[in-house]
Amino acid sequence: MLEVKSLTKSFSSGADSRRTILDELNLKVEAGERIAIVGPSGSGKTTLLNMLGALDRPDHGDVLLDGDSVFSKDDRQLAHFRNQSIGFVFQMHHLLPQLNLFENILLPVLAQQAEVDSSTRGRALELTRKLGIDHLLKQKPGQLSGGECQRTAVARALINQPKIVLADEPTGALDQASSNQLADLLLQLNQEEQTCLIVVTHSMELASKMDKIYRLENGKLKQLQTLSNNLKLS
Ligand SMILES: Nc1ncnc2c1ncn2[C@@H]1O[C@H](COP(=O)(O)OP(=O)(O)OP(=O)(O)O)[C@@H](O)[C@H]1O
Repeated sequence: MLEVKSLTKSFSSGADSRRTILDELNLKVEAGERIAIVGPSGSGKTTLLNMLGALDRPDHGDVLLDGDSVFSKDDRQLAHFRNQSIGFVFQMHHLLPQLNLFENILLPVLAQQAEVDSSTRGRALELTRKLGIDHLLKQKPGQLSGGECQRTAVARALINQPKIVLADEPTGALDQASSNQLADLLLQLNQEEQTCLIVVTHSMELASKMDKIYRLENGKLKQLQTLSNNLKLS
């Protein structure tokens, strides 16, 4: 389980003033649970995702993963934790153009070890089958569609069997059909792998596919209730 406790982050906003973006924010996400975070532009969604992904440290507060404190780790331990426990899917896939699809998927493994063992190769292949990209293994990103690149990015995010998958506008650059397909695949794999799936999005259509929707405003999260597709503040 992921637990966020009193997470606070501020940024400098002038000579001696600071703006608090996340203000004593709390959140719990169970294994296998899917949540969406929505909110106005500039409300701090990316800032929050950066903390959850251990890409940045808070002013105070902590994130616990299965009871283990993330921010008491030093920078080297944090980098290892990020590689092993977190999968990232961004709006733009950030695949390396000189590597083929299969090599891109294996990159997080190669960041930790020189060789890829056969069981990891097998897992990579299985992920490509589930994502419907197993016929494209030798293609480079420039030869793939936007949807195929995003599905490759999902496989790369999952290769190390992370406990948390963080997706920042994962369907933002896709057309409606590819968006729906990617959202369904993310949800299906989240159930199979029992990850905590956290999706930041402006799309209420994508958000409403998740178990819970939170709105980030004034530094805190408020859960929205879904009532047969009508949303109201709880
Ligand atoms: N490194 C930084 N230094 C100073 N201010 C920052 C920094 N990073 C973010 N901010 C500010 O924090 C606020 C929240 O930014 P953030 O990118 O988290 O918002 P967001 O909700 O993700 O926005 P959007 O929906 O437009 O992507 C913004 O006002 C932004 O300018």
